[in-house]
Amino acid sequence: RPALRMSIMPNYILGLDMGTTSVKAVLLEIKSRTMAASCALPTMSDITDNSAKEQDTGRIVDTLNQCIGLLPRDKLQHVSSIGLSGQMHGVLFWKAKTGATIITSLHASRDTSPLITWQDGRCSSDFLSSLPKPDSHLSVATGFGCATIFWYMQYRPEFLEDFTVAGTIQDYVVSMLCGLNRCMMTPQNAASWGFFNTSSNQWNTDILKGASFPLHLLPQLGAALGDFQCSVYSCMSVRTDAVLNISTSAQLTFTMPADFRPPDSPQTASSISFFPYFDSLYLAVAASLNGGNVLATFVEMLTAWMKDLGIELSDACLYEKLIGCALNQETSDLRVSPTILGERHSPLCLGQVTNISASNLSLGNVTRALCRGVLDNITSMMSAEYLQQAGVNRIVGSGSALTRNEVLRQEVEKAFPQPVVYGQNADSAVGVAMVLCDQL
Ligand SMILES: Nc1ncnc2c1ncn2[C@@H]1O[C@H](COP(=O)(O)OP(=O)(O)O)[C@@H](O)[C@H]1O
Ligand SMILES: O=C(CO)[C@@H](O)[C@H](O)[C@H](O)[C@H](O)COP(=O)(O)O
Repeated sequence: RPALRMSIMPNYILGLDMGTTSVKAVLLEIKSRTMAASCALPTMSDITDNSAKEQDTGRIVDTLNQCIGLLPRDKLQHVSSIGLSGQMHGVLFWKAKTGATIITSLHASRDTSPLITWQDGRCSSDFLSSLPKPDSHLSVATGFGCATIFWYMQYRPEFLEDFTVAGTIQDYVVSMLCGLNRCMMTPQNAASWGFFNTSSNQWNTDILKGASFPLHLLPQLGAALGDFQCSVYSCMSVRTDAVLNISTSAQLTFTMPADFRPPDSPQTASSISFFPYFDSLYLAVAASLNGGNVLATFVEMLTAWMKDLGIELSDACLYEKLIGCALNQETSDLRVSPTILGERHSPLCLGQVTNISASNLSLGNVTRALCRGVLDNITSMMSAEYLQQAGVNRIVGSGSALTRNEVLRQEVEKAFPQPVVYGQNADSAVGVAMVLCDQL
């Protein structure tokens, strides 16, 4: 009775999220819309740690393979669709294959560039202001795909000659899975590259052509979603919720009313931007470049100092100790402004530590002040009063930097007068699977 067996077999959606620090894979059971299995693995793919932020594409893809391989095989055999989301803004390049040589397995080919991530800091303010003005409400910042392509055109044109296709890392995975010889991209990711108009859903081809931009590298519109929109989808249940997601980066966001349309031109100095969501809705977002990565940098710094001192401790152990020390230090008068990557609206305003005294230098003090600094920074970009005026009456916390760090959660609860709840299993991999599930 194979047919009957098939009909009572539960079907799953495989949700995949290509994050900046880790790759996540979840199996969502369609009928109950609940998570049946999940796996997250760090990609450990960072190649450079200067202003060029690049990641090894092969390592990312290998980690994705491992992650899927750790999900239960019997359930994987009953996957009916796959949803993809991932880190936005970034870009990688590859050579299109044709006919029988199309790559259909999950292995990055040698004709693929590293991923240049959203953390890339090579486009200076002077360089960005030399670019044509986009026909979009979103301004172009360093780390945005089109800005990166312009940078290569100017400083390393020979690099681009090797490639015929470009996309985000999640678009690359879609191309591999579907054996495409072009790149398909959704408006969510296209908006994050710059030079894309979200009202007409079209690239600014005339403007880009006028600046001799390699138009053949612009993806067609289609497939993978943004991790930001998907993480919101996984945990925003009512329109009066705001979502605070802290993973490598951090975003504080809420849904704009249905009739909201973004302004015609970019508001470069504003810390709030409007990103396309679903069903023609927009999300107002304070997208901070300084989230969990600030803590990760602190851990890296301590590891390097300890190595110089002849001591070794694993990252996991360091996080545990730092969080433990800061839990015993409820407040600190040390002030840390943690904007080590600057912010898009204020790229030159880097981090600062102030009010240092002889009595506030313990690890507990510094970690507490760092966590508070992350919250102070994001609420300086979108304040609790602003949220209140927009009708927000609850904050939903998501993202693994928050889930794994009680000190950060305590600081979230202090930063907002609104009640804070935490999304269960809330992340982009779950969100993208839910988006597909709700379309069935
Ligand atoms: N052992 C740990 N304990 C607490 N927090 C951690 C630990 N390891 C990593 N983190 C935090 O999680 C962040 C990465 O979260 P993750 O969800 O993997 O990012 P992404 O979705 O961007 O790939 C790091 O920047 C760091 O702040
Ligand atoms: O910058 C924005 C939106 O402008 C971010 O919200 C967006 O999620 C980007 O993809 C991230 O910066 C990368 O996400 P993550 O890896 O930190 O989860």
